[in-house]
Amino acid sequence: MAARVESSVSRFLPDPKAVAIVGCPFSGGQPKLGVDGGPIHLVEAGLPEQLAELGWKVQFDGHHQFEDINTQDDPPIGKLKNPRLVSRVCKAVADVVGNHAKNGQLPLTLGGDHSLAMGTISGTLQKYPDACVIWVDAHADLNTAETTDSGNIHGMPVSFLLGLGPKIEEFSWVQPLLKPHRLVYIGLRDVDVGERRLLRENGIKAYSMHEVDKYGIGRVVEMALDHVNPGRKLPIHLSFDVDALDPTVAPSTGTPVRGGLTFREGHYICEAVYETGCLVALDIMEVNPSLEDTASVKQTVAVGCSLARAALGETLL
Ligand SMILES: NC(=[NH2+])NCCC[C@H](N)C(=O)O
Ligand SMILES: [Mn+2]
Ligand SMILES: [Mn+2]
Repeated sequence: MAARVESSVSRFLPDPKAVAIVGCPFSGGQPKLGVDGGPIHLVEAGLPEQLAELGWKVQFDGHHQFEDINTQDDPPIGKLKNPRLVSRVCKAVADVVGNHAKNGQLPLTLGGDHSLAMGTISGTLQKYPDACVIWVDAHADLNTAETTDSGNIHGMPVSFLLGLGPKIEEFSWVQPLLKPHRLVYIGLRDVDVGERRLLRENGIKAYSMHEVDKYGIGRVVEMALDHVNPGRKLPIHLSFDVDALDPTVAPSTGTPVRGGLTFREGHYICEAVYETGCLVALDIMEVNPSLEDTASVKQTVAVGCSLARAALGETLL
């Protein structure tokens, strides 16, 4: 049985609980324009105020512009597209997230494409080397420089964090501190052949939509937590790609895949992670307000905000 913790108490964050919103208007890890508008929309929809309403002390100092990162000339390295830009932006994000974590704040990173998680998780591991990662996504984002078909780095951040695949000098700052048994996936349904092999070879636990159907989301989350965080003693980094949700729930995203999580299943994951008292960092990624019609954008942005609220303690009663 899982250890029960008083729900409003965090095992790792000082009281009063503080969240630092890290807005990352960045799209260089994939080809579609507009995903850089995600954080701006989430903030304009009132996310900072909503979190304050939940009792968090909220710091938001404006979106990161990555001004000093200037990569005029950024030809592919092997298949990897925009490698210098992605690497330098993620390095900057790692330092910002790491500093907030060291300050005792919970960094909430708003993407932006999911390559950013190479930075956010590196930042979390600076402060909490034994943190575990719950990666909620339709995709495994586990490709290496060898296995990637698209060359889009948003399909690769996890391999860098685990230290899989060939070493690339430009990314040498990423320390492969994540251990395969500290990572678990929920929601997978579009996994490339090379990624399937990497999952198997490295013994990485993954709950696809098949397992969500078979066991129900309640059991899946419990099994996922038991795997990465037995006894609920370790810090948790939750990285949530909104394309984990069904496209009817979150339509405005760059790589939608049918057959995804329902609204409630997605929120349940966030609520259950919050209840452990172990959450130390959260990513809400891949909201793209340039895709689909106005109503879809509004819906996707609203869902992004409500996932963040659920992970930070909003309850139904
Ligand atoms: N973060 C995402 N939405 N990733 C989609 C990745 C799709 C595909 N597996 C690729 O490597 O290109
Ligand atoms: Mn995805
Ligand atoms: Mn992703």
